[in-house]
Amino acid sequence: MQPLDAPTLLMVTVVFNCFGALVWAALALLFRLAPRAAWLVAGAHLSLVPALLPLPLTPWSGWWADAFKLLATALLALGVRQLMRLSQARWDIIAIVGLTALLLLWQALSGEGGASLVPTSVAMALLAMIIFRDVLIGAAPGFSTLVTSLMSAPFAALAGVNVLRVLAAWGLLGGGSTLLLHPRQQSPLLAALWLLLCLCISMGLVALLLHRLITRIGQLTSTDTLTGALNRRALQQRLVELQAQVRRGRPLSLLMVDVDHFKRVNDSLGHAAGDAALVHLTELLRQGIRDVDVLGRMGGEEFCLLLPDTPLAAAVEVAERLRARLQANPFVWQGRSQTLTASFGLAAGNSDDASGRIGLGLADAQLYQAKAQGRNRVCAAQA
Ligand SMILES: Nc1nc2c(ncn2[C@@H]2O[C@H](COP(=O)(O)OP(=O)(O)OP(=O)(O)O)[C@@H](O)[C@H]2O)c(=O)[nH]1
Repeated sequence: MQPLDAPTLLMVTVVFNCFGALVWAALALLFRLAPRAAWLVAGAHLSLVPALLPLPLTPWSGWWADAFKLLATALLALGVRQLMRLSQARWDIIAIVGLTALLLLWQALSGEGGASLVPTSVAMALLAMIIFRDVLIGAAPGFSTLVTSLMSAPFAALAGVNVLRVLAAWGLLGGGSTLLLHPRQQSPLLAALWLLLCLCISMGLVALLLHRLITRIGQLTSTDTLTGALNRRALQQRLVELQAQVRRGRPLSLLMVDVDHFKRVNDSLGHAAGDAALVHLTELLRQGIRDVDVLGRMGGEEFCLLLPDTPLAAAVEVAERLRARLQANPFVWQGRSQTLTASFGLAAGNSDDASGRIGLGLADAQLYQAKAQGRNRVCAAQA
């Protein structure tokens, strides 16, 4: 069988990248799926096309190819960061591309078009390492170590190849350097490696997109849209997990919170004001608890807090603090301030409760008592 030659393999890679660009553009345009990230990735696919086209080999063809490869890697780096919703700024990527572009421009103007290999390879190695790190950080919470490693490996390979190309250009690799410095159009092995790298990177990007979708769906199904707190179902799930800790001897407190006379807020100020009051309450509760505590909205104006590793006495202090905080921070609506108060029902379970059966029913009963005793107070019981 005739082995595939380099130009054929490069054309396959070109077609693959055109297809990739179309698919990501369709995701952005038609399905509005991560549109900003999708446009950047589509741009990366498209920028690679001129870099791979079998241009006639002149001293300038390498310069053009290097410039387009650099652009493609930069767009990919920006796209991955956007896809993973990493909060870092983009100055590192922009600085690398900006400095290298200036250097390439200076080379072009001074007639050294053939000497672009070292600066672009250094820049691409740096960008590939940045993407490698971003994928590791962004994918680690959602994927197993194996999948995260598989997704980030192509970027490590891209960084490695570019480092080797720099070493080869400096003559530090001896005989092995010919393959790395060979024009792609003449080396089937290099062309095949390019195709493989493009395939692996594309599969990794699809996995990242799926990860983002799954995370988003998880968020939508577990949070309350008005306040951003967990919804009832998600809170009950967390409670089941924490109850397992109680059985292992760790204390847990449940705190039910219900706004007093909330109907009056709606009736006097309107439903929109009622909604804003619930957001105000959520913010105050959130600011008054630890990161490990869990806040959920049970429905209407009723909220629940799960306080892990918190015995009864400490939980009473937390509840009293939250109650006083709500009373001291009136809710402001259209220039009018309105004091909100709430009743708190607390149930605590600890290491003595071998059954670990601390549930919402007991906290609810305490909340009922707090309402019955005149509201704006904390009632507590040990499970
Ligand atoms: N604005 C707004 N109101 C809501 C929402 N969910 C429930 N409500 C209203 O909350 C009010 C709850 O009223 P009640 O159950 O009588 O309780 P309350 O007025 O707070 O009285 P107590 O709990 O006995 O102190 C009802 O008027 C509901 O319509 C919401 O998401 N937004």
